[in-house]
Amino acid sequence: MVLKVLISDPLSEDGIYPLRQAEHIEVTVDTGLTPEELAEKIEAFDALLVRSQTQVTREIIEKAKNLKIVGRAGVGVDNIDLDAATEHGIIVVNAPDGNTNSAAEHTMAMIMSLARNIPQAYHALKNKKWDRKKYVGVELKNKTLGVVGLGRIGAEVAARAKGQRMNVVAYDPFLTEEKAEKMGIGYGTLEEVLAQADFITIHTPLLKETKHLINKEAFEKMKDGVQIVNCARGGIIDEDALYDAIVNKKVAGAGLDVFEQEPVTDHKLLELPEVIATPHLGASTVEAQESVAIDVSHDVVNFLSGGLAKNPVNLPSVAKEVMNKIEPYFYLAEKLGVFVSNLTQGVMEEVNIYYSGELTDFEVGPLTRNALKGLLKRHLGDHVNDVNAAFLADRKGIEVHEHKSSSAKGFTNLLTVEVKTNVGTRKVAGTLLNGLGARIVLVDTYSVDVLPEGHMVFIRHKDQPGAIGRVGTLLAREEINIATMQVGRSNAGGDAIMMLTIDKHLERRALDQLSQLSDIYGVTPIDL
Ligand SMILES: NC(=O)C1=CN([C@@H]2O[C@H](COP(=O)(O)OP(=O)(O)OC[C@H]3O[C@@H](n4cnc5c(N)ncnc54)[C@H](O)[C@@H]3O)[C@@H](O)[C@H]2O)C=CC1
Ligand SMILES: O=C(O)C(=O)COP(=O)(O)O
Repeated sequence: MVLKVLISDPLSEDGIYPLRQAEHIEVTVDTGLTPEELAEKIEAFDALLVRSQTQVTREIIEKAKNLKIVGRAGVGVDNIDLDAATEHGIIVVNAPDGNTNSAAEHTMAMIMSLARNIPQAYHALKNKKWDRKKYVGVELKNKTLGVVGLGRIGAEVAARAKGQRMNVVAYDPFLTEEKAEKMGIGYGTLEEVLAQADFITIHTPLLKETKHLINKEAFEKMKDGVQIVNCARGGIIDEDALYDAIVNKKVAGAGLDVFEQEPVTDHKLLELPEVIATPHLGASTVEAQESVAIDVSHDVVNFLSGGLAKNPVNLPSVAKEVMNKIEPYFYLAEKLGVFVSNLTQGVMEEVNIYYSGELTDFEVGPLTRNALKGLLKRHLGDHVNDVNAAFLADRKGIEVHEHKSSSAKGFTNLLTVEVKTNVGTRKVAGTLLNGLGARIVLVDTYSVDVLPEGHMVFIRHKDQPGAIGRVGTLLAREEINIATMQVGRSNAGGDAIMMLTIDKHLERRALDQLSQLSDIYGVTPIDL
């Protein structure tokens, strides 16, 4: 089957080579689509690749019936409705490392241009004005740079600013004094950083919490004559407040690469001589564009080929070494989920997943998601996947708990999925046998040893002579071949179970007849 990828923003042609090369992938490049055109087109595509321009809104996602993955060739994903993507089981990946250097260099270019009035002086000279007095600047040496957001780009800017002999002071919710010391920079609260800095540079993502982080009150805390740079996202600085702060001479200069609304050419800030600006060029270098396009193309190819994405945004990413170890359990976790969902009746209220033995060493989130996927698929259908399983469980009001225990009842690893409904609790446990693969080893309180695959019938009955024979005879009459059979009982003459694997799905007629046999309490067909 050929999978279709739409590239709707300009990406480096060299960078998308992994996509062009993949045999089962067909690439369509169509940039500059209107939202309406994209909404009309998107249904045909399995993957969408964007930069910051395409707005991947809920409306687009709802129209994207075949979409499996959105790749963002860059860092910021504020143009993608992540909640909508997660709800629809669409994975979003980005390329977080490829443009760090370029964005940091662009920021330094802004800081230096501001300090020395280069854009203004250039503009004047081009207009035949030789004015040396008007464009006297300031040195960076010994000035304080305040970095707000010390992530990948912020840290690179800090390192470069130190090279300019600047004092650097940063604020980031994850920055500790110890870490700052190691980097040779100062650290403080946002207020402290704003108050100390001669130059301020912003490097946070645009989030609900960072929207208008730099507002009227923040400007009031700054030094008079401060200069400010935003190469992160429009909207982190309140543009009206910045305008007022410049007009009132609080802020001496601003270097803006990003705006609340993009693209923009008519803007009151662009009218001010103190403002220098670029049209969102932070990541626009040959190197960064090639790098982000390669990274995101690899992730899309891998994901569409059934592999794992390296940089998922709406799924926690798991280190490769850990992933190699837990991947064999994915199958088991999903099958246990499917199995127990068939056993349960009533409304699911709580799911407990117990990880025992060597599983306790792992980051088990991906296994939980696979178990939930298996569990929810029965009622919610095949659109349940790793991306939306936890979200869907939450939306259905199901509490999910993970437990770890060192005792694995004699197995080296044991995974137990227990489901509580309003009518009762059912559980099933499985293990991965070294070299032999997955096995179901416990159903409720009964020990079994069954491969989790194919068609099964789980029968609860009274432990009485003839019960097994009656089941065998009936299935033979219905021409249903029994491949394996396991029996278990609580005590002689008490409750017992049969677990059969059969060669085909148990049809309704045979199910009804089995249920009516004497001493049979319940018959559950399970297709794994
Ligand atoms: N102009 C351009 O072309 C480019 C812009 N960007 C923008 O730069 C942003 C940062 O990129 P990276 O450094 O790669 O991301 P990152 O995730 O490595 O760093 C972001 C940092 O901001 C911090 N942060 C979050 N909330 C904060 C708050 N309220 N106050 C202070 N710090 C806060 C985080 O803890 C994190 O350390 C991206 O989200 C993107 O929007 C990125 C690349 C190019
Ligand atoms: O990576 C980012 O967050 C950027 O802002 C770069 O945006 P762009 O890909 O150049 O539209």
